[in-house]
Amino acid sequence: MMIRPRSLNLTPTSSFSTITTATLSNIPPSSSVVGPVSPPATPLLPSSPDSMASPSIFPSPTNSSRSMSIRENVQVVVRLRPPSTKERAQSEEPCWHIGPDPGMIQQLQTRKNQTAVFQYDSVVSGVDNKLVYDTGIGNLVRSTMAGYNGTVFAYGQTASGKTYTMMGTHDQPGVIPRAIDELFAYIEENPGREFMLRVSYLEIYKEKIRDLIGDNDQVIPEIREDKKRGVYVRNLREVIVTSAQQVLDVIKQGEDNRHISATDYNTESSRSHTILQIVIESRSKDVFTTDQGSVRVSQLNLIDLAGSEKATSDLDRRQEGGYINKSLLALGNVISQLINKMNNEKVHVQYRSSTLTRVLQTALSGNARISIVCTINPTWKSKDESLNTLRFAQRAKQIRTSAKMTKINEHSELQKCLSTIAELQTRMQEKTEQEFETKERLSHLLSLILTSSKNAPPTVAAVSKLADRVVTGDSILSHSTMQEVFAQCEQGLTATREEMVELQQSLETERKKTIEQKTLMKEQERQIQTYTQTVADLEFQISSCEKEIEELELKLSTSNDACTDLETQLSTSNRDRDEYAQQVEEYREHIKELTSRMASLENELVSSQEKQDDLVQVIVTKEGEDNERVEELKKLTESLQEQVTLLQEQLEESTTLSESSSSSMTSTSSLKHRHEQQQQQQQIEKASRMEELEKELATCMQSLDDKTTKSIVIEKELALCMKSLQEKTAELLMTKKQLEKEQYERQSELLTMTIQTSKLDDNNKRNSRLNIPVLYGGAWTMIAATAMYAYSISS
Ligand SMILES: Nc1ncnc2c1ncn2[C@@H]1O[C@H](COP(=O)(O)OP(=O)(O)OP(=O)(O)O)[C@@H](O)[C@H]1O
Repeated sequence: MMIRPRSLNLTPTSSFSTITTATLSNIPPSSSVVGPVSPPATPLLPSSPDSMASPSIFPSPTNSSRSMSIRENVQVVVRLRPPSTKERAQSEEPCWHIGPDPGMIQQLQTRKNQTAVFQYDSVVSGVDNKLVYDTGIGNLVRSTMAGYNGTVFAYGQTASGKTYTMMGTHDQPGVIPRAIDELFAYIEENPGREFMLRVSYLEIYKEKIRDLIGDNDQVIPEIREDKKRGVYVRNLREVIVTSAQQVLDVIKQGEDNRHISATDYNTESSRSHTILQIVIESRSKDVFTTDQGSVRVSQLNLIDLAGSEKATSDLDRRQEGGYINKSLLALGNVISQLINKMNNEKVHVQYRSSTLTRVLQTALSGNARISIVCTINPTWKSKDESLNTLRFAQRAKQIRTSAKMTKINEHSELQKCLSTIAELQTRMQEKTEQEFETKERLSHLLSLILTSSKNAPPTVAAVSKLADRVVTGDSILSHSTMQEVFAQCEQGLTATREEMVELQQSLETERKKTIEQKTLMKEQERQIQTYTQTVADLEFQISSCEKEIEELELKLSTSNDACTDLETQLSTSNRDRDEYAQQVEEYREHIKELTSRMASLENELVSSQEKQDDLVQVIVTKEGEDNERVEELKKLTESLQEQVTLLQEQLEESTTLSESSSSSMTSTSSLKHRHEQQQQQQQIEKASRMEELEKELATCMQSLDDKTTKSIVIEKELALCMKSLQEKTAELLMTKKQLEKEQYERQSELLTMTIQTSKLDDNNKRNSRLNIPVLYGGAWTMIAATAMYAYSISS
């Protein structure tokens, strides 16, 4: 579901305040409030929105101590942006509904059925910028022309339409271009006053002020405070403007210098707060008015704040976002503190908590009319940020201001300019008079020349002589004489007529010339004005240039000294570098030598380890063989023992047999004797067999003993061999470590020397343009090698 653009019937009259000398108690009570939220409304008085256009509505300038003031609450217009193409494509849900009452906006119902309702001077949606301007801003702009300070700013989440509202587009000019047109229209409508407009343009980026139309490298803008002007920014370039186009040119110049970047939320996001300041001075042209020549001074601030935002993915943008959020938070706090102060609480308003609040201090302190356009995004996604903006608007709405007309009698820029113009005009007048006199004399001379060249016209003397003759009658006035006189008179008259025609012609020519000259003079006056401005600009530039030159000269002399020092250093370092290079070469040779020695030692170590492995193999084999033999002998011994046991058993058996047979022997002695003989024979055989077996056993035992002794000897030998091998290995390892340590030390020395050489070369480079990246490369290679080597040692 999309937000349906509401057909607004916003009659500006409902929200305009009036000029009054009344005290706060005269302000009508707040209008009725719908819903749970209840901001105090601006006094709703039946004044026409265009009433400000007429200068008569403003208090007439007076020097009385009871100065006229405009007392009112801050004007708040909430603007709901239409959904963007992306939001439409993603079918994002609308979150806000405008109405049902004028100036009301409410959150669409949630599942929990809870909804927030807010009430302001007006709530608008759609693309129409004129509607926003007419609703809450035009009136304020006109009042600045009448001498009251005014501040307009756009506040809201990123991508909610602040810049769109303030600057607008080609088809929908925003607040700023509309305000500029209004200022110059006001001048046209008030021919009885003289105006002078000065424009400056600044931005606050990462808490620092930058002049968007000045040279920030030359002059640093800074915040100052004085009793008369309050808090203001010093060292800003101010341009005197005489047409709306000139202001637009200044803005164009500033926009090119402004910080704008693409963020996750807006492809052209303002990364700074920008303030367009227009100082307006005006004076009545009629010196006999009660103004008595005093000048009204006011200031109009048109501010496009940067938008509050959640953290973005880009690190730089995140950092900027941090500054932006911090300053907006400070603005919110200042507004809360101002409300508390108005409610007679003892609070300190922390204007100094951010550059933004400090710059806006004078405007926020009360002596300025304030209009705020709070912009919000239409979707649920931005609900929390929109709620924050609406709460800010709600608090801001509670601030009461009391803008006073400021009049000064001296030191105004307008007066300075006017006196310069008057001086120039006097000089021009003098010059014109001189030129006129010269022209008169010339024309007289010319007429004399023309008259003398005529064909014998009667001269004045001749005519008077003739007249004398007629009058005195010293001769007879005959008919012929009379005719002659008439003829002469006729002739004289004709000549005079001709002369008059000529004079008229030359007069006409002169008149034309005078008109042309007047036009020329006007043009010159205009040019003089332009030249004066240019001269002032140039003088400013010259003084800046002179300063620059002085600084450069100072820098030059310093750098000359530094050059001399560096040259000395260069020659020394060149010498040092050669020596170092030689040493480096030597060290490299040494390292090579050490490396080859190490390689041979490592080879030796490897071969001795191989030998050791062989010996261990031999020992293992021998041990296996011995074990096998011992096993065999054991088996043999066991079999022999078995045989011996067998024989002993046989022996015992035969003994038993002999004992049993001895009893039978008594019966048959012969048989006995034979049997005895057989037994003896058997015993002898057995004994010899036993003897043999015992001998064999003894031999076996002997050989076993021999083998055991031999294997013990071999084992001892092996142990000795192993010991000597281990000693040799340990010795080799020690030598290797020693060599490695030595090499490491040499490399460290080499590294230090290389770095020193690089440093020296770095100095040299500035003077002799030596190229040292190769050496740096060498140094870094060495560092890497050393680090790897140290790592290998430690591991
Ligand atoms: N009322 C509107 N009607 C039509 N388009 C709008 C409106 N408001 C904003 N836009 C568009 O929405 C986009 C974002 O607006 P804008 O740049 O003015 O936002 P912003 O609040 O100034 O953002 P930031 O704080 O990041 O600078 C722009 O493309 C602008 O044209």
